[in-house]
Amino acid sequence: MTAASRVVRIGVLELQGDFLEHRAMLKQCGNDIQPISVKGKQDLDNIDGLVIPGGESTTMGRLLAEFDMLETIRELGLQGLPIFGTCAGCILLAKDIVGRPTQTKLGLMNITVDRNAYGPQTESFETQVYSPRFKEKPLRAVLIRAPTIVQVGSGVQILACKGSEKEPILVQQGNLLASTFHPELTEDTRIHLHFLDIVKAYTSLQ
Ligand SMILES: NC(=O)CC[C@H](N)C(=O)O
Repeated sequence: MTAASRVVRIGVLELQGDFLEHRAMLKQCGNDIQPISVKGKQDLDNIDGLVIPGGESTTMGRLLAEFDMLETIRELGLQGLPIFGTCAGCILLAKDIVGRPTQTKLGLMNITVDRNAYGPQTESFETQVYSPRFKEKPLRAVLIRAPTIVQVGSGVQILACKGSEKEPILVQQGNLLASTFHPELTEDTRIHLHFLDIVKAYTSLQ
């Protein structure tokens, strides 16, 4: 089989959170994209990338540890598996969480996040984001009890910032991508397509 005809298997972590929306978004990204339901360690075999959805990072972290998946995902991430975390997924990817040094996490990305930084669920909002990386039109950022990224370390590239505050809301560190917002809740496939470009760059699919 040639690389071009090969199906791209993107795992979607389905322990908790808005994984269905990610599946739908991935399907929109191309007929060659196959979302794979990741519910246990065995589902992590033979995937080309992994999406960690939004939801509740403490619950997801606890379940990942309980199902013995935390170390495996961490290892895969360190070995170069492309991983995309949205909101709670971004929190799980972060090295540090403000005020919660013991929260269970993957800790793969050189960023510090502040959970629920905009306030409770009722303070959730949408905003337009202008990014030089996605310049054809603004991104519609949906922020639901979102974290902020308060510190960005070496090797991390800021792809989009919110408003005049210049808060990073989309960051990449090599094979790892994290957004504090939910592109899967919009019609805009550009962020997922960017992740799929990372998948192509980091796997044998190119
Ligand atoms: N929309 C979300 O994923 C919210 C994340 C949630 N506030 C958490 O801490 O895990």
